[in-house]
Amino acid sequence: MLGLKPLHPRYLLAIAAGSVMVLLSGSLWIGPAAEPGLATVALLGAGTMLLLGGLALRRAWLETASAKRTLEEAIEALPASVEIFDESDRLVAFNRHLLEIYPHMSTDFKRGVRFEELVRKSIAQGGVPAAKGCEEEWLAQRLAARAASRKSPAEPLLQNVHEGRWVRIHERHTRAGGIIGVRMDVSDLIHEQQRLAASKAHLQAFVRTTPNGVLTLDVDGHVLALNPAAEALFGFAANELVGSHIDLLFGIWMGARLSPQALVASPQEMTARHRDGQEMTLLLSVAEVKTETAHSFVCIITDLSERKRQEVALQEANAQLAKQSITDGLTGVGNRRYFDQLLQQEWQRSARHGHPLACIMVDIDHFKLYNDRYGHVAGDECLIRVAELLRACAGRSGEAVCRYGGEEFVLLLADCDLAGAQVVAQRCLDSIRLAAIEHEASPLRRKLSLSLGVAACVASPQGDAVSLVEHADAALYAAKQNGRARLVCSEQAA
Ligand SMILES: Nc1nc2c(ncn2[C@@H]2O[C@H](COP(=O)(O)OP(=O)(O)OP(=O)(O)O)[C@@H](O)[C@H]2O)c(=O)[nH]1
Repeated sequence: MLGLKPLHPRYLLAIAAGSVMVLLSGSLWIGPAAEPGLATVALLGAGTMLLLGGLALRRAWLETASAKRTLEEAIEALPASVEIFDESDRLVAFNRHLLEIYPHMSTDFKRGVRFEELVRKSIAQGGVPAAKGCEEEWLAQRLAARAASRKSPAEPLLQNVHEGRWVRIHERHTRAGGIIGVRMDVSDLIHEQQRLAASKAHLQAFVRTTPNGVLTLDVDGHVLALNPAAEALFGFAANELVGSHIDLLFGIWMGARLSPQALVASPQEMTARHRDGQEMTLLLSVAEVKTETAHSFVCIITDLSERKRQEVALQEANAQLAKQSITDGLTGVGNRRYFDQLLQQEWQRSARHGHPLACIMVDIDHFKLYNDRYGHVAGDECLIRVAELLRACAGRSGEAVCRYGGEEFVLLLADCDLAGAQVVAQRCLDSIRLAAIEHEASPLRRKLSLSLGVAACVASPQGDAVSLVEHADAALYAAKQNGRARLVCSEQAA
């Protein structure tokens, strides 16, 4: 596509014919005036010179043509689009890649056409999306930049052409004043950059808005960057933490200097401290990022402090609930459900170890009269008082006081035989007597008194725990029958 052609052989023939003509006419003209031999030699010499000159000219043209062909092939073989403009900015040569980049201009690339004209046509056919709506202004800037580049080499231009293709244009001025332009199709590169920019923007949006703290660390554990959630979590501004070692946040609690490599494992719960000194429980997940050019660690931090607080509160609530479910609401001692569970439990234990188990049934004497005399609320207070006294009498480990129902209580004494239970029962009687609670309606010295039935046994695996209670209850009945304010020990082993 270069614009020069070799000299055609017919021109050389014309030169030769002209030489012969000159030779003949010269000999005719000189003939009469000069010595014929000398004139003929002179003319023959001149003709020969002309002929030789023509042959040399032909060889030069042939060499030029060959050089141009080589150049043409070289330009064509280049992987980029190449165009050459002369000093008047007219197209002199170009290769087929130019047509591939601008297929809509395939008929416009002709030798001799001016650069400005080509750009105008390309703009008109939508080949320069950036120029849309400001065609003249864009063209003027492009031409000005091209002219300015004559003085100093310009930076490569990145231009979006049709169908989302991108070309990088390098233009260099030749010494003769022309311009050589090289256009490289960098669409793949630009599209990759665009994809990367999009995913980077997504990632940044996520990191900015996630409620999780995100820290990046270098291989030695120094903070490279952190997100707003991490700033809020630790109470430090990003510029205060960047460059610091993560020991500042975690290490003080670990005892040893932390290494990010050691943290790359399954998420682990760690204790850290907020700037204000408050301790936090955090879940830390660390991932290693290793590429050809980068090596760092990304830490995702979840604040578990609130969840921990809620867990503790829930545990406490559950424990409270569990306690309430086995506690008598009025007196605070164990309720009937608790007693039934405990009885089974202790019965099994007694059966296993062969240790005795004792039960004391306690009933307030003439409590109906107490209620009648002092009212139900006072009756409640009286029940609370009696429960306190009983608890004080049977408060060691293995001893339990429960409300059996109404004004009746029951004491279960693990590892305690009848004699031991009798001692406890007597302590209860004494305690109530010493408390001297007014009971004006009671025929028994006008003081509150208790009746107690005591039973004990070594449980047998086949036996029924309830039999122990029944014996204690029978003993209580006997105490009531025998005048109240006393204890009776069951004579029967359960
Ligand atoms: N204030 C109050 N009274 C209760 C409660 N539970 C049961 N009582 C009362 O306790 C009394 C029990 O009466 P009784 O079973 O006749 O027995 P008692 O009057 O103590 O006579 P003895 O047991 O034979 O000495 C009833 O009046 C019930 O109303 C309670 O939670 N609070």
